[in-house]
Amino acid sequence: MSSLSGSPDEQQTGLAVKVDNLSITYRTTFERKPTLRQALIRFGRGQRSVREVHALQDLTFTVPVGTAMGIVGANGAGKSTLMRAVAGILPPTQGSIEVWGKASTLLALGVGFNKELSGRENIILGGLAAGLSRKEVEERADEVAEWTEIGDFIEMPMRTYSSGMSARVAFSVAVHMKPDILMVDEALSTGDARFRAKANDKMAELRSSARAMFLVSHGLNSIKEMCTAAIWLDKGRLMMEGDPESVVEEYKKFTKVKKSAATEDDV
Ligand SMILES: Nc1ncnc2c1ncn2[C@@H]1O[C@H](COP(=O)(O)OP(=O)(O)OP(=O)(O)O)[C@@H](O)[C@H]1O
Repeated sequence: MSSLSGSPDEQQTGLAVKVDNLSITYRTTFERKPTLRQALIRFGRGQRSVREVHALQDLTFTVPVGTAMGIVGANGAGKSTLMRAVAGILPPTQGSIEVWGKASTLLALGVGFNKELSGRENIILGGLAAGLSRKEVEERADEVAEWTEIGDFIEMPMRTYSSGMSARVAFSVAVHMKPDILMVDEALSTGDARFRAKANDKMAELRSSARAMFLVSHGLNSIKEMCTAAIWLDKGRLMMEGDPESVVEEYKKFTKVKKSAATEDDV
């Protein structure tokens, strides 16, 4: 386990995460469709092109222990990329990111599951991937399975699940694996109202035991209700960092969203 709980470093800094001049660039190579003239010249072969996307540009901020950090921003702003970087899935192109503890992740809900395996088998794999021992995973598997409330489906291959069912399994795995840094991506929008309330309660409980929490949501109300701090990203840049109320207000002004509750929960 990569947990550095109680390490002198963490005690000195009081930080859960430190992001320093972080930039992440995706490089995608693709085949450009040739024009007839180019096809003749190149014997029908296309031309390899590279596209670079500067998903995060020069971000610097810190997350003290005990913070519930909301991340707001339009589609493509870089929110998921930042979450992946905190989770250690994406290395920085430039700069650095330090994480004190083990980050759970609910990124791209359901991705990472083997759809041919049952929910229960995926729970076991998910636990092992989160760094728990086989014994710990087996001890917790029943509780994790039960928490999903999907009944007998838990023994069925996950390809037979609805997206809501997969999301429940993903959420349950993430919150039961004792993460130091809880990462929640859009999880609030999964499931029906009752399950959402249950998920909110679980997150509130974890918020007090985990070292820090990140919440990416287009639901600005949940950012205001659940977070103690927020950052706003736009086109990979940090536009603002501060208390959730002010960040959400500025973001709303920027996007010129009307203050109706209906739109407020879907930005
Ligand atoms: N695997 C990838 N390869 C290439 N480009 C990518 C990849 N993933 C994301 N991008 C690009 O990086 C930018 C940031 O994407 P990201 O998914 O982090 O945004 P986001 O804020 O999470 O968006 P959304 O709210 O739509 O989920 C976008 O321009 C996107 O097209």
